[in-house]
Amino acid sequence: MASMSLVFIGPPAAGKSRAGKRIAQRLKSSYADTDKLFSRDHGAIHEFIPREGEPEFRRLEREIVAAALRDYEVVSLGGGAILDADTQRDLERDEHTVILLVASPAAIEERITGRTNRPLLSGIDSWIATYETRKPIYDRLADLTVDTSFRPMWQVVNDVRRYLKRTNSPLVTRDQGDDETHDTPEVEETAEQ
Ligand SMILES: Nc1ncnc2c1ncn2[C@@H]1O[C@H](COP(=O)(O)OP(=O)(O)OP(=O)(O)O)[C@@H](O)[C@H]1O
Ligand SMILES: O=C(O)C1=C[C@@H](O)[C@@H](O)[C@H](O)C1
Ligand SMILES: [Mg+2]
Repeated sequence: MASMSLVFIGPPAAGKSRAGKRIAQRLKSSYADTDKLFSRDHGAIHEFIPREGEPEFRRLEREIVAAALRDYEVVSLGGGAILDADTQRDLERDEHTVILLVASPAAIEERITGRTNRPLLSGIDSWIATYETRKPIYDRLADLTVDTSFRPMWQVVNDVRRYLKRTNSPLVTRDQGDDETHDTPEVEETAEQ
């Protein structure tokens, strides 16, 4: 049972999964990606939503998010998980440190071009519209906002680690290391959604 969690929120392709996994390794913490938990339990999201509809996806996603926030120290949420009112209430609680990852449309466009596994995202125009609609919620819930546009992941990781140190987060006690200075090659994550 995690007594406090570090939670990554933000629009699609902002880097929540990559950053969350990397920081959890660094902090030697347990880690969950709610999109991955969903697809493990219910099948691929890009097949589930067209078949069952978004409301059913959101209902099941909420169950997964509630359990993940209870059970894991570092959690990357699906991009739209913050739409749920109970999840918003959970994230407002002090024991959760909420990191909002954002990126510019130009950076996102480069990341999503040629991908077909994001059911609610047909291109950069729909990404911008989705982000604009959700921005007030993302901003309200965030304790720290990090822009990941055209920045290597190691810099993003360092920004978050510095914030945890500055705020005396209990999560940081196992992180005795220096700043990261390079990225390590990693397996592409997004195809598993
Ligand atoms: N800082 C970055 N620089 C370049 N590419 C990045 C960066 N961060 C993430 N990416 C790439 O962008 C894509 C999306 O990253 P990731 O899956 O971590 O985002 P996400 O916020 O979890 O997205 P989703 O909403 O789909 O879960 C991946 O292909 C990843 O390799
Ligand atoms: O932004 C969204 O609404 C979504 C983002 C993804 O992480 C998945 O949770 C799903 O594709 C929905
Ligand atoms: Mg993700």
